Amino acid sequence: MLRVAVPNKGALAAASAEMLSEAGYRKRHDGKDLTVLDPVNEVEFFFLRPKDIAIYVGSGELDLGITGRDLALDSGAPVDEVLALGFGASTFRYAAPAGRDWKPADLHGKRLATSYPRLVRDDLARHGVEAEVIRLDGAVEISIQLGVADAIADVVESGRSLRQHNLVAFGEPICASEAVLLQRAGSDGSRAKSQLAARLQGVVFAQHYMMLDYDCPREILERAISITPGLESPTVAPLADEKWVAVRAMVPRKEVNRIMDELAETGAKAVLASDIRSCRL
Ligand SMILES: Nc1ncnc2c1ncn2[C@@H]1O[C@H](COP(=O)(O)OP(=O)(O)OP(=O)(O)O)[C@@H](O)[C@H]1O
Ligand SMILES: O=P(O)(O)OC[C@H]1O[C@H](OP(=O)(O)OP(=O)(O)O)[C@H](O)[C@@H]1O
Ligand SMILES: [Mg+2]
Repeated sequence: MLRVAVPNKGALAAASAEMLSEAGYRKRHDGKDLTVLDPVNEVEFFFLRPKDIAIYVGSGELDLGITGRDLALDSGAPVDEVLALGFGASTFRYAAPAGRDWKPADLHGKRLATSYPRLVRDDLARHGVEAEVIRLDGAVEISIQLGVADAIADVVESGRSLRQHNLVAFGEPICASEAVLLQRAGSDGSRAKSQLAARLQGVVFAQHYMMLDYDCPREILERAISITPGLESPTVAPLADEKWVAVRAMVPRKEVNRIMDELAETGAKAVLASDIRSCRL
């Protein structure tokens, strides 16, 4: 039985559950359940705090886990990324009161509040900066105002929390994070692990692509194929009217409207875009 850790709450929990469900795994019925057995797929899911997940996976107690890259790095646990999952994106950054042009070197001798002390200590060491790291559990942005810190290092998504507290981010991002699937460092890929990874990869991939179907006069087929080359090559099927064919191809989701405009201008008709739920490449 494969043993897999999933965030039980917080910023990554809902999207992780949604992705696993989309990949055909059993959902938990109650938000308080800590385990779910999925006998059909031979997987047992453990719903854990995202901060702890890399520790369980790194110790070898659990085979795979979903958590944030920044949390995994901060844990110091020996884990490898199997797959980036394309949600929960954020950057992890230094920030300090606005009105001054801060640089990482300015942190020397300062008090720096964060919920990610290892990530911050490692980065400070890389910059050769000695600062006092103060570990807080959350609401880090307010720590400067409350007098316990001079600067912070925290997760930035939209930047709203920093703006609200009149803080500015500075320096290169310490980490560009997103949700990742982890395994123990150096562990080999069993068939069961590869299968779960392939299913999640299928969902990630499907989220980045759409399926386009359209009717196309034969004389413009070559041009249409150059607009929608598909992955290998598009499917071209005859229509009852010999002058026309039906074309089906996957296209990048971000470009779908531009591609539909181009096809319509070229002479394609009945251009339909539909979602792909999952796929195997
Ligand atoms: N807006 C966001 N706020 C917090 N974390 C985010 C955000 N966007 C993405 N993340 C990612 O989610 C993970 C943090 O999740 P976690 O559940 O620990 O935080 P949280 O939602 O703030 O929960 P908690 O209230 O327990 O601190 C990190 O990997 C972080 O990069
Ligand atoms: O850039 P933004 O879009 O504002 O998002 C980032 C903020 O959101 C998170 O806080 P959360 O609300 O989870 O509270 P916490 O600090 O108590 O964890 C994170 O710790 C930042 O404070
Ligand atoms: Mg938080």
